[in-house]
Amino acid sequence: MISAYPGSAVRAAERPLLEAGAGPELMQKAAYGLYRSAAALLAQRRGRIYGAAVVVLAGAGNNGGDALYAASRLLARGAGATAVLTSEQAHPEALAAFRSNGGRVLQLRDETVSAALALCRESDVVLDGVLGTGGKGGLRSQAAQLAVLAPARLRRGESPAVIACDLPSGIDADTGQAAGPHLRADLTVTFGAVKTGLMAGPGAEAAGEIELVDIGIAGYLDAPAVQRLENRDIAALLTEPVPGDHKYSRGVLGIAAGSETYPGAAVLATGAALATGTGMVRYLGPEPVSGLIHAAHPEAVCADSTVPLTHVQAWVAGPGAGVDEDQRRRAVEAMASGLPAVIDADAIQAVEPGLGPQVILTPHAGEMTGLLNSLGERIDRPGVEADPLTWVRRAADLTGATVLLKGWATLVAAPGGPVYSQAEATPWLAAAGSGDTLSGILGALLSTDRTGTRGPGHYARLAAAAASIHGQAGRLAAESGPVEVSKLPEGVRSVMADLLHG
Ligand SMILES: NC(=O)C1=CN([C@@H]2O[C@H](COP(=O)(O)OP(=O)(O)OC[C@H]3O[C@@H](n4cnc5c(N)ncnc54)[C@H](OP(=O)(O)O)[C@@H]3O)[C@@H](O)[C@H]2O)[C@@H](O)CC1
Ligand SMILES: Nc1ncnc2c1ncn2[C@@H]1O[C@H](COP(=O)(O)OP(=O)(O)O)[C@@H](O)[C@H]1O
Ligand SMILES: [K+]
Repeated sequence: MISAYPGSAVRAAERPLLEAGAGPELMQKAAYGLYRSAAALLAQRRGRIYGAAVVVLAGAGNNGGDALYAASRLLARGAGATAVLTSEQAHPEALAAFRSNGGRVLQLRDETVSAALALCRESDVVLDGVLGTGGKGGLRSQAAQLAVLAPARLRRGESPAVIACDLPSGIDADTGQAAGPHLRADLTVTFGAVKTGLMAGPGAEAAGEIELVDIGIAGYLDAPAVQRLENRDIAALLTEPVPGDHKYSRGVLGIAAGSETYPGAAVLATGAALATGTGMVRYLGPEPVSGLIHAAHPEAVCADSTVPLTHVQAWVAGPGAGVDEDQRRRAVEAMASGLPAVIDADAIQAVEPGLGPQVILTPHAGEMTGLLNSLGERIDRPGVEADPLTWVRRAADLTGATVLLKGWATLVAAPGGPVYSQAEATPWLAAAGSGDTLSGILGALLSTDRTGTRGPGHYARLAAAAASIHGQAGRLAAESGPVEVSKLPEGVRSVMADLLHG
């Protein structure tokens, strides 16, 4: 499990150590961790550190100090380095160490922006030490210009590699919001604890890979604000069949999805549920859709029945339901059934407050915007996308349901907390029908769930596990070319095999 904390909590945890005079020691630990990651990356990309070209973007504070000290260590191993100072001040001791190891310095001004950009472009690695947890608002003046003008390659790409020191500059360490232009990294080396801002929204996209450097403050931190499940956490949530099982004891998933207009969604959700593993899928919906499901998945049991008359352990309702009135009614009945229920796509429009955490809403940002506005908030889609962490929490609190907000980093909030962030996915999953497969995966996990730990956040953990399985399946599929959503279940089966037996 990866635990993340707001920048403010990390600063509070550092305070007792700073008051005890350990500030320089903490900075050396941070700088050493950054140096090691940069050295490993350079060794991997060009075989050796000697002769590498390093650029440090250094702001006025300790974040710049970390980056300058790390670059000093690279200089000592034979790299060449230039510090681009984005402020009139720089950490004095770190700058002195950098200079004494042979580092060159360029003051960033209007007339040196293009020279700084050229240096970055020609370098092997850029260390972004403009702003860390002390940043307020977005990047200012020429540093902002640098971020805007940076070619796509500098923002993310092969060469140079961009390593963010603690967090990408311009990203809010607490929320992941970007107040304006910000830098993007291939790798973020973060100190003391992962910052919440690396787990959500623009911050999650800008961070790239995340590495944590232990600087000895873990004992001073309280409960995390956001967590990320790793595969061993997910494996512990899965239920494998045991010898005495039969199909009903394993768990039955009811799927009320698809309509004459959108039949494919039901086929995709069913296929994904079967690949995840469930005792049976009972499908409720119109005959033409049942026919397609039978053709693709003969094991599914289909009927045009109602929710109360159908005995299942969990529901999926909504994918491809369109304006089909019967499917809308089934979604409402599934929400009222008291059973775990995934409420997706068009069914989200039927949501009323007063739900329980066993109801899991799975909107994308557009559906989330509609949901929030129906609950009395005034927010547009860009607003949701800019600060998804705030809005996923708000939606969970307003509805009483668990809410899974899809995106590059998928966020899951239980009402009153906790919050999970999963970022295993690939942008190749941004394809029609991909969300339908997620609802099938989650439905299967809910239907077979026998882990018995129904404490706060249990459904959020299962939802986070489903998002991760979906993301990993997408990544696997993308290895051999563009992702064909109807083939995703093959990837799901192989991810499940790894999780269960790996
Ligand atoms: N504390 C510790 O023990 C440890 C901390 N560590 C490291 O320190 C980092 C935090 O360092 P920090 O507190 O010095 O803040 P930092 O992010 O460098 O920026 C502050 C400076 O920037 C300025 N500034 C602010 N906003 C701005 C903007 N929008 N645009 C431009 N300038 C802006 C602000 O000046 P202001 O304008 O507010 O007067 C101030 O001068 C943390 O992320 C980690 O890397 C590690 O070494 C481990 C030990
Ligand atoms: N840029 C992206 N990077 C990674 N995953 C993405 C991206 N965009 C969307 N996804 C994932 O793809 C799925 C899309 O779901 P959704 O929009 O509901 O699709 P549909 O309604 O067509 O089935 C979600 O699981 C989401 O997290
Ligand atoms: K930074």
